[in-house]
Amino acid sequence: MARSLGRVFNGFQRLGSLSPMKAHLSQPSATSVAVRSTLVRSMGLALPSPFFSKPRDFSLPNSSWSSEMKRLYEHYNSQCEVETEAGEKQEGPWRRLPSYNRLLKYATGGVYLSKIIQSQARLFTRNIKETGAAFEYVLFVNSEEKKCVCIFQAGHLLEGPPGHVHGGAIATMIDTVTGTHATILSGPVMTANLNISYRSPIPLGSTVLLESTLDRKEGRKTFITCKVTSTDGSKVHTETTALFVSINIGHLLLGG
Ligand SMILES: CCCCCCCCCC(=O)SCCNC(=O)CCNC(=O)[C@H](O)C(C)(C)COP(=O)(O)OP(=O)(O)OC[C@H]1O[C@@H](n2cnc3c(N)ncnc32)[C@H](O)[C@@H]1OP(=O)(O)O
Repeated sequence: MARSLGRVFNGFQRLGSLSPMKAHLSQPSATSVAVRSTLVRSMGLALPSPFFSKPRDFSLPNSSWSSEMKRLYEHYNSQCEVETEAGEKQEGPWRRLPSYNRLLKYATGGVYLSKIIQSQARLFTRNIKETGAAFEYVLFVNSEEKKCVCIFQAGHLLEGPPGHVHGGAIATMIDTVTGTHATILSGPVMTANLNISYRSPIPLGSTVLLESTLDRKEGRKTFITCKVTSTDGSKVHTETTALFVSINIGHLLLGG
């Protein structure tokens, strides 16, 4: 078991030059900042080498995207890089998060998993090959405002009530967006609580916006709110409060 653990730790070390044994993230420290930025990178900002040679970035536009999805993508993407008065390009307020269907060569989730399961593990929201069939989404983060926005187009495989999106699929997207946001803000976390009020159904095939906002941080706890609305903001689909608890990386690796 020690050898397996070592292999997984090595995987983490290959993600960046951090010492995993120091990776307890309850207290902010230089190491926690290093781990956080490594996680943020591994969540998509720059997927490092132990992965595929050319991993697909699922957050880029594809032919299944509606005109509304593309319009909103352009709206936020155009604010990722702005031009100064002198005509120079510089980082804008928003940053697009690339998105891949796996994080690590050896997926975490416990050294007890078989190698086959580890190698075949895929991110829940990115495991359907047919574009447009399920979760089409892209996330943008605004570090200054501590906000995340997700443009989400719900495909036909996500049906719950006839013609509308399944509540579990909506919860999945909320968990994904707030979980990604909490990780960016606080490093490795687990969802401890999601409290979702479903206000109005989401038509299948429609594009909606998820807006995730930091409420507050208290010790190991990161509280986030998230609203799902129509793209013009006129209709509220869900309102959520979420609690994420910072964890020791060993908690995930050992399945504890
Ligand atoms: C690139 C792709 C990115 C995709 C992002 C996807 C994100 C998806 C995220 C997930 O879905 S994670 C999977 C679902 N979540 C879980 O499986 C978590 C299962 N639960 C646990 O592992 C533990 O219960 C947990 C880590 C959440 C907390 O256990 P700990 O032993 O580390 O903490 P502890 O129980 O000591 O609680 C710490 C604090 O949090 C509070 N707390 C814990 N759980 C709570 C809860 N459920 N509700 C309210 N408060 C809670 C607790 O009261 C305490 O508050 P105080 O410090 O003020 O005393």
